[in-house]
Amino acid sequence: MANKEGEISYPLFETRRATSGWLIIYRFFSFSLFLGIFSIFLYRFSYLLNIVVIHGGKEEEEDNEDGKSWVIFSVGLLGAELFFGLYWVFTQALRWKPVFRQTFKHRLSQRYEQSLPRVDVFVCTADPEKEPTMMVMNTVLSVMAYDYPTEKLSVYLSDDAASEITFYALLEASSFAKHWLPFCKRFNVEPRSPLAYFNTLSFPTSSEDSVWTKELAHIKKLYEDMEKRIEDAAKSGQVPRYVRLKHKGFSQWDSFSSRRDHDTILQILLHRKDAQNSKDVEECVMPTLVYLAREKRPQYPHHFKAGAMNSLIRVSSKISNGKIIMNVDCDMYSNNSKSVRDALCFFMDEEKGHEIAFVQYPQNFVGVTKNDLYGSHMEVFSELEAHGFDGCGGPLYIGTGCFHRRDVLCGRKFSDQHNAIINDCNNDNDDLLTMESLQKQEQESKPLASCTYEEQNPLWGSQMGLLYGCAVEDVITGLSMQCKGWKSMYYNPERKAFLGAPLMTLGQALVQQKRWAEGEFQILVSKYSPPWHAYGKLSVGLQLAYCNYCFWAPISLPTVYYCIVPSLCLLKGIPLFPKISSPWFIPFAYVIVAETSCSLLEFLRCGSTVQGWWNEQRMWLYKRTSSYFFAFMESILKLLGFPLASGFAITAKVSEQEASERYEKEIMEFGASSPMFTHLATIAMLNLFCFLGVSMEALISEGGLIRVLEKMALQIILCVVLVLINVPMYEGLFFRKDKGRLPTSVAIKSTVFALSACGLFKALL
Ligand SMILES: O=c1ccn([C@@H]2O[C@H](COP(=O)(O)OP(=O)(O)O[C@H]3O[C@H](CO)[C@@H](O)[C@H](O)[C@H]3O)[C@@H](O)[C@H]2O)c(=O)[nH]1
Ligand SMILES: [Mn+2]
Repeated sequence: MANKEGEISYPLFETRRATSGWLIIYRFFSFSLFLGIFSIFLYRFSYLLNIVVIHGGKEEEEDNEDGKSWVIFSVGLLGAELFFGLYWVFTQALRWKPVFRQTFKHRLSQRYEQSLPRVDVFVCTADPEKEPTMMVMNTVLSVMAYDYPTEKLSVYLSDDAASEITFYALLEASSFAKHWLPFCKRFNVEPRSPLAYFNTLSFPTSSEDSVWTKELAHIKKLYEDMEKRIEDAAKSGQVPRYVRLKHKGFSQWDSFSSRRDHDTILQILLHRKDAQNSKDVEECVMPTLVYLAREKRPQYPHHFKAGAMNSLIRVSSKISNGKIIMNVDCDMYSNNSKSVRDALCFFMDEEKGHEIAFVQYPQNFVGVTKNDLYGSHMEVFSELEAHGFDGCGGPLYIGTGCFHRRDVLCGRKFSDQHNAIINDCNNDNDDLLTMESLQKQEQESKPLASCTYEEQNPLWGSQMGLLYGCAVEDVITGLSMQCKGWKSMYYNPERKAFLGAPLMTLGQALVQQKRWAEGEFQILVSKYSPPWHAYGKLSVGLQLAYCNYCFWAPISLPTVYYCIVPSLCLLKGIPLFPKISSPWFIPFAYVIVAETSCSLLEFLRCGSTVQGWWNEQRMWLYKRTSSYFFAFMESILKLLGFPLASGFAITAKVSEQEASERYEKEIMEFGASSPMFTHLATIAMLNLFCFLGVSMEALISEGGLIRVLEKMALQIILCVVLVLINVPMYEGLFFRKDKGRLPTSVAIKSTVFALSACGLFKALL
């Protein structure tokens, strides 16, 4: 081509499909699995038909030890298997045609460096106990230090706890940033979260780069001093008096009564129009930095994170009005200073940019132990499924590490006109701003974050901004955009864009998953329901892809059934699967072996270990039998009109010393008793009892072992796997002495429940 790189005809990003050879092999495999699953259905149907029609409800003599009552169990299994089969189809949508994106940042610079759009970054925090202030500050500093023209970058911290300490910390961070930003630029630092950066260094003894060594020592000292001041303030619970007097911002806490009852607190901490306080130590302009604690009143719902985001969208529209909005959770620092530019390559692409509403980066984590006890890495999602989602028409919005077009967030519908060009036209009256007008602007923006604002503008939360009333506000918001015709992009660069803190206890992981499952179920029954209402608005692939998540809560039912009924039936010698000698055994064996190896391979390919895979299987089971199950039950009760509170249980990002040590050793952390633990423990105990029961039976009866195995091999394998996977549970119930064990009350309850279930089953049938 005669064109030069800088010219328009070269795209700013490209899309690669998975290599076709692999894809063809996978599709063959997938088809064979489909046949296997289909044969299982055939088996169940023919089997039931046999009993109902031909034998008039009577089972053949040889198996008919316990009468016909167990036909009902087979019907249940058929139901469960049909559901699993359907769900398997959903999972195939995510594997059918994965795509991979690549950006060309140098072309972006060549074409648009002078006219890059303004970008507003939102960081949300909500609870200084669960989200340590220093962690939040590191996130803020990492995004302030993006490799992007600072006069076009604005960072907003939304503090739903309205904590004076957080405000003080931000003030401290804004001063530190004046040293940190030039340091990052000069030495091309990566990552730009100070703490994460210091942690990457193996300590400088060499004198290779003495300037760097000196500067580093200096910046480290500044950081540590800042940290000490912030932590002292946090410990004592108050800001030093002399600091309070120095900055007018603190006066806004005079009328503060509690974190659920206070005025809007808004402070522009850094702004290029502030003559005395806008430059770093090298006289370069700093990014805009704003603190916002929206108004809260007990009588007004605040809509959790969605409410915080919507206030930010409105307030920022007055202050910087960036055309692109990025949002990130306070525990996810930027690990790649180029992410803004990467995202813009999508939005500003001349051909396709105008269709794109948001660019989603994966959620990656740092500090996860080798075998990832709680499955927090979610590698298979980030490395595989999200690419498949993208191939179906665009990934879902997952709430953090996402860039949006402001106007789409504000409800603009898609139209096919070319309006990709979002570069800054500099035609607003920004340059006329003075110090006084800055203060005026602060005052004028405050009402936008008030409780009453949305009363007068009720479109917020339904047609504008993030949607309200759903526990996964992010997913439903992204879905609503896609239903309006917008596309989204998934970008997973080599150098991870964001790194977050993993959850460190089983309890936290289950609570988070329960919130997600509840939210996904709300989507399933909402007006955006992917299987029903999205028909015709989304591609079929995308509908199926969303179903992977929407059906989390309902899929718990067949899973719980599968974990309980076959094992109980062992006690009575009721076979529910074909014998080893039967030809029907083959499809069962094939599906089990093929699915297991496929999932193991996927896992290993995404860089995990075999032990990590095994842990993931445990989490898979625990999530489904507790989080999703409870989410389902509660959602149904709510649908039936029972007044259950719904909320946003914020996950803790810290844990105490001993617990962290156990985390490092990969010992499962249970802790305080909860109904979800009791449920899990009961299922674990029940399987243990059933296994012991059937083993005894096999050992005492004559020729028992062979007979039992021949008749119920698959059922026994299922039970044994359930027992093996629950080993950490038994340890937590009976063998551990540390604080992370399960409480005795859970041990007693689960034993009693499991024993009674086994006893009743044996006695009644
Ligand atoms: O009333 C609230 C509650 C939460 N948050 C913030 O929301 C973020 C996510 O909360 P977290 O407790 O960490 O929940 P996660 O389950 O880890 O969050 C995931 O799932 C949420 C939806 O359930 C999304 O909003 C998040 O972006 C996504 O990372 C954090 O920065 C919080 O500070 C608020 O600002 N206000
Ligand atoms: Mn989180």
